[in-house]
Amino acid sequence: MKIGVIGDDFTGSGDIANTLAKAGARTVQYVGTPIGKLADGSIEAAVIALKTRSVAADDAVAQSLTACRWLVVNGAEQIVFKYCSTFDSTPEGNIGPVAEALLAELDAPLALVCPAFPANGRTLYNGHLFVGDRLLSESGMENHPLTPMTDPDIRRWLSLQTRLKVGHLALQSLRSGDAEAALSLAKRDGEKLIVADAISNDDLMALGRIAKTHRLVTGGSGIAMALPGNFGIRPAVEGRLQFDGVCGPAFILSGSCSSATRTQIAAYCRSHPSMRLDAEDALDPDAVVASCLNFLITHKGSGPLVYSTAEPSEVSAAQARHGRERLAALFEAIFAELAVKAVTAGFRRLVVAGGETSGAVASAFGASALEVGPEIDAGVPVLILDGEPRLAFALKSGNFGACDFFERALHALKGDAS
Ligand SMILES: Nc1ncnc2c1ncn2[C@@H]1O[C@H](COP(=O)(O)OP(=O)(O)O)[C@@H](O)[C@H]1O
Ligand SMILES: O=C(O)[C@@H](O)C(=O)COP(=O)(O)O
Repeated sequence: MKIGVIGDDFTGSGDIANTLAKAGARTVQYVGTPIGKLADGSIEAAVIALKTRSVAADDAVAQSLTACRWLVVNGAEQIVFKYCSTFDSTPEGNIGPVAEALLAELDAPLALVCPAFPANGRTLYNGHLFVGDRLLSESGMENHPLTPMTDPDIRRWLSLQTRLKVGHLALQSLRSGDAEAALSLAKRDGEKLIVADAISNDDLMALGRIAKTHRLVTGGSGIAMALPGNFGIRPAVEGRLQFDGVCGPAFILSGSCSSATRTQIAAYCRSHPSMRLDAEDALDPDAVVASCLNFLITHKGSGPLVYSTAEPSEVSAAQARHGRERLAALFEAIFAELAVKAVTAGFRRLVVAGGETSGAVASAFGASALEVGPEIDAGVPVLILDGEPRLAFALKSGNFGACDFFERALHALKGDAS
């Protein structure tokens, strides 16, 4: 293995696994840190999907270090810490504390910090993160149920999370070819986490090449585009392998309240059976799982959707009544149990919207490894769990995907080209 990735959530891990696979790396995505040795010596990139974005910082650090040690023992020459392209975190962490621990573990002098993902509208300029033409803090992310992003200056936000000195690699330095010199100066000045501007794929490719000798790289999936090339890995000339897909009934679950998901839900509900859960439903998990399962089975064959997705004002009112963490945990547990029961009832294709929600659902199957299939929309691949039964997943990041994502995902999981 050349590249080892520690993903702080499941959709994000699929996102970077997709990037590495497109860049030609033979990639596998693990659900949590595997036990035992890497069996397949031909794997070039391993992505360990954790669910550490919203847990306590010391727990996130401990889990990330365990993942890092497994990757290093199994040959990883470079470690990537993957977080969200919207830098989802709170002032208490977890990006700073985890990056800090990984730097120490790998004895690395510094690491780049670059969430930019231009293909999905996330660009970083003068240390500020934009989503499309909006600053992060005006993009809708300021209303996220768990990690409201209220400051677009990534240098300032990261500095709240770490005692390490935070530096900045400006776009002008990168584009004028001064980046190596700027990083040497940063190292001399004791800067350890270097927020790097990037507004295009070419910028990300340049940053990736600069990171060739770095033991640790941190960022969104964009920063990984150039990394396989540093190891002499090239994309297959003939393109992706044929993907057979998985047949059988499909359903969609959404615990994402992000704006892209809200648009996708509104579009899908117009012509498909859907069932909406509200916060009061979540207080009686057994009853709600039973009624949702009944709904899914009744509409088997029509791609039924169950969602707790709600508008920001509704989410904050419900959180004020019942508690943010409590509601999140209740919904996640409900979706996880429902997914397992639906598979027992014969469903085989699963589309899940939301990173935390996807983490809860995918973990419930006790799987260890997922194969990376074709890309459905930028940053969202098909993932295959080659078990008994064989299942196909689309784990969609909250703000990814076009308006008709759900419908196209159902086709993609079957192996139909979009
Ligand atoms: N109606 C709701 N009220 C409060 N919290 C909710 C509601 N619906 C979902 N949640 C919680 O909000 C969080 C959404 O996060 P996530 O699944 O990562 O979505 P995204 O990818 O859009 O960020 C989850 O923990 C989920 O359980
Ligand atoms: O980098 C990204 O935006 C995604 O890969 C990601 O991490 C998304 O997280 P969620 O929006 O919480 O699904």
